[in-house]
Amino acid sequence: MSDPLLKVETLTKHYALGAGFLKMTIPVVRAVEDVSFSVQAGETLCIVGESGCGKSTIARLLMRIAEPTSGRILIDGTDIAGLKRQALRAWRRRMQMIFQDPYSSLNPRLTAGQIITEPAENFERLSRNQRKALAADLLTKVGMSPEMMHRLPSELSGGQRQRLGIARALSLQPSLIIADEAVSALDVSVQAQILNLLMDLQQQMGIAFIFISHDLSVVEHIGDRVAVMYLGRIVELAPCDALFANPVHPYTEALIAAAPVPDPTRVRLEVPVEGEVPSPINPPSGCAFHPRCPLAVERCRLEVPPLVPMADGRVVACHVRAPASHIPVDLTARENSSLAAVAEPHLLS
Ligand SMILES: Nc1ncnc2c1ncn2[C@@H]1O[C@H](COP(=O)(O)OP(=O)(O)OP(=O)(O)O)[C@@H](O)[C@H]1O
Repeated sequence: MSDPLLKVETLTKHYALGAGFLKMTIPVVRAVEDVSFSVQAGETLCIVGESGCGKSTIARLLMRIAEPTSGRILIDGTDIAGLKRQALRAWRRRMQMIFQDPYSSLNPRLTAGQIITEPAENFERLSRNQRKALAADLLTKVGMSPEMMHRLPSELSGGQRQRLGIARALSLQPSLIIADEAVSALDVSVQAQILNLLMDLQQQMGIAFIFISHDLSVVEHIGDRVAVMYLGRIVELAPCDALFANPVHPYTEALIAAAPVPDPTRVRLEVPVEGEVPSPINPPSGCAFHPRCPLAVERCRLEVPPLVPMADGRVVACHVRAPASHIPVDLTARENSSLAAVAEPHLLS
């Protein structure tokens, strides 16, 4: 297996909420806690989980829109987590983002052509002809007519605006695109067109995707691997087919059980999960899922379960379904073999 394009190691983001009476009492939102994963060139890693579990915070940390509290973000081996503005610039063009709401993320006063060539012009001066040729090429790539370069965002449909967002993300020929709920604002038929476009572009250009979604049917359609998050942590990371055929973590099982089933012949798993997602300001002790878990035992209340590699290449954080004795001997011997080492499924291949 080649070195990953992106490697995230023990990434953590805590937001301090205002000022308390004493310094010690400032409440902290534990948005992302000790998250590790990697992305290979050309693959699609999906991140799923309920609202507030930390998906968008991961996207913002990777794009360096938010500063990590701790952890490393390695692109081709270079840690960009600590880089300052100028040094970061060169790496910025390697990663681009597509947003949920294409309308609010596009400047309403610029034409489609100006919008999609703007990132390239931030890096190099383009002549009028070069700009026009680039705009025509990018619009064609995303299945739009080059004539559309003169239109304003308000003159385009929702699907066309999202295509524009994709064209803009492509303009710097990135190695990785982070798509945060990129199709959730669109009609189902338009969603399918945009997903197919993304998959075609990936095949043609070898781009890797981090696809953030709360919609499991979208994830099942597009993902190579899936990371399931609960209250800031990854609880299961598995190849897409294996995850949907045989979810191991009780939370993954519950998410799949709760999702609408398009195929009525498919057998539904029955895992009742009660209660609300707890607050990330005061997460439960041990496994954060234990108050809602039908399988919870005493240990789940006391200890945070490490991500443990399973025989089929997935990693799971669950004292009941993936007890730590599953860790292969060479991994248990590894110093500090907790989350950082075992969350890396490629170590197992
Ligand atoms: N700037 C901020 N200040 C304080 N708390 C924040 C901030 N940004 C996010 N949070 C909190 O961090 C947690 C994770 O938020 P995040 O937006 O990453 O979740 P999410 O999984 O993307 O949810 P959604 O699907 O609703 O966007 C939430 O509890 C959120 O309220």
